[in-house]
Amino acid sequence: MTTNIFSFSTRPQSPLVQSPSPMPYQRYHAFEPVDVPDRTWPTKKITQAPRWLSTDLRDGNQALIDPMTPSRKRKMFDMLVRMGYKEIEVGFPSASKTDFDFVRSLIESDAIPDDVQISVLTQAREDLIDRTAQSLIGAKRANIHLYNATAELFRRVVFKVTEAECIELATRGTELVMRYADKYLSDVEFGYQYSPEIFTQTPTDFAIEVCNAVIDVWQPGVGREIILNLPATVEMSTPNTYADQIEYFGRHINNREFVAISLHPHNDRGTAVAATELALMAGADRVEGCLFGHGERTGNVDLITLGLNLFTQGIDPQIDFSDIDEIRRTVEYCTNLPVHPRHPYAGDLVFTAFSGSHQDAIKKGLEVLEKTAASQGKSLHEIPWEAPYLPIDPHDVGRNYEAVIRVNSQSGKGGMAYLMKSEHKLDLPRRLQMEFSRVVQSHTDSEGGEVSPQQLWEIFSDEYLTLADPLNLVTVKSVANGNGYAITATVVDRGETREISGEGNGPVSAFVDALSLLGYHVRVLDYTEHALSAGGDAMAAAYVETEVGEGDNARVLWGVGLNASIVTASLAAVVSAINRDIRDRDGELATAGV
Ligand SMILES: CC(=O)SCCNC(=O)CCNC(=O)[C@H](O)C(C)(C)COP(=O)(O)OP(=O)(O)OC[C@H]1O[C@@H](n2cnc3c(N)ncnc32)[C@H](O)[C@@H]1OP(=O)(O)O
Ligand SMILES: CC(C)C(=O)C(=O)O
Repeated sequence: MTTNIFSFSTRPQSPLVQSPSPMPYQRYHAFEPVDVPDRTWPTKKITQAPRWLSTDLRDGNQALIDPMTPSRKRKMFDMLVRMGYKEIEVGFPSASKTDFDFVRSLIESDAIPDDVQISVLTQAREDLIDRTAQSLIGAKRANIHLYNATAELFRRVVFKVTEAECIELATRGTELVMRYADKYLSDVEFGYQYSPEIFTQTPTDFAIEVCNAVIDVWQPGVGREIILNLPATVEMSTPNTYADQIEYFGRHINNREFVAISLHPHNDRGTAVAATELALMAGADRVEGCLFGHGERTGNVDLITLGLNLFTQGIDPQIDFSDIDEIRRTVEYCTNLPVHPRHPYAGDLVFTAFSGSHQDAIKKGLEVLEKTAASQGKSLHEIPWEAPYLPIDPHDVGRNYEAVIRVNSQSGKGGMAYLMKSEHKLDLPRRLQMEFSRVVQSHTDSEGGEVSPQQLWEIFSDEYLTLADPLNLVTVKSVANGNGYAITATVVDRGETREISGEGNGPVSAFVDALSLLGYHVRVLDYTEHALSAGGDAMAAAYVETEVGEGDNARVLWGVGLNASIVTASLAAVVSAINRDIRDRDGELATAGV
């Protein structure tokens, strides 16, 4: 007996046995793919951008709850042009006066740049084709896009036509397009596109037969291409089957050199982007889709994701996505539909890490990039991008690092330290990060939700900077004294103003010496300082790790001081540690009811 190493039966048995589903899956049957045993696409690579067509104003618009008003359509059109789309389907002019008038307004107001070709869709019906051609009078370049359904289900149920009658509908429609283009559009650089609708559900050999018949009518040649658009009108199978269909189609279609094979994937299974990418590997030349995947039902393939996927591979998408927020705002305005916060590359949350280990890795990654850039005398945005958890530099799509790290109960010291540094210029030493992170954690555990940079500052400040009881540093005078320092400080201790003096090998140890006169026993374990900003009025930050108390009673904790004088900042840090210690001890006593 031979064993198939890929069969499920060879999988290790889990002790957890899944139960049969109550879902009526027997009502469905598997998609029947075309057989392409010698397929070549799996080893191909995408090395350049395809031709793009945006159908936001047609397939996107026809699926909206509130179709776009003329002014919103115009706003969308202008943005598509600015982004660099050269082929734009602008509507279905025979469907309504609104659509017809919109096409006319684009042409009459000279809104279409010379290097942009507009396209309009029509059914294969003479009255509709006539009106469609009329809508394009005066355009510099334009394309009529004709479709009819070729799938067996549609022939049987919707059109009630045989295969021969279906082919006749397509060829007759093509003849009519040519006739009305001759009649109205002799001055237009005219192009033709044909779609065997529901291509994926049509036996591929029959789709090829219909398209070859259409080719025979159109007679493509040099300077007279035909676009054959192969829609996954409803996505019904895994992406590899679409790729197989496209490779097979490309091998068998006549006049391949004058045919632009175009993809028009929908996203019913959620795999339109993958299907498009595999179908490009299989030889397609052109892709139709919508920004953010708008369009019928689950949408057309998303042009933003496709374009930026190329970008991440070092391939020029030939579309400008450098202000993704502006693109998103415009699309949201025009479609009246929100973009999901996790939408690839553009959602509000896609460059944000809440979880501790992600934040830690991002923080380290950005620090390395900054150092590398500085060593080359460049900015971070000029060197090759490589950062944990961030597939692209948010800056490249016009986003900043502000929202890269956000703090909540899932966060760790790395994220919190990143925000303290990037937002508040405090570069906390590692063990202080660990201590402060526990303070923040207890806040998020009790309050829940996110901690904004402002709230983080308030928590930090309440914890380390504003405690003034029982000890408050009022003034300090330090003088170098031989090999060491002598210090005189005025403090308020438990409400009483006291003048204290001490000596040591530095101002901090001299102050610690002075404090012992008041009964505060402090040992400094670690000390760091840094300036917060450059210039004469620079503030300094000082961090001390201290052991406060004596013997078994001693505790290790940090104190922080901020002051224009580095000496005052460092002494304030010692006071901060003492006050925190006493606050905690008093709190423990109170909890114990003492
Ligand atoms: C997959 C896609 O997205 S295809 C594009 C779909 N977009 C749209 O439909 C939006 C614009 N459409 C419309 O406004 C309308 O459908 C119109 C104005 C074009 C036509 O409206 P109506 O004349 O009322 O016809 P209706 O839309 O109901 O079409 C059904 C008829 O057209 C036929 N038909 C449908 N598609 C086609 C086609 N591509 N070619 C020829 N005939 C077609 C149907 O078989 C049916 O014929 P029947 O009436 O003899 O049964
Ligand atoms: C008209 C065709 C291309 C279409 O929109 C589809 O099949 O989804």
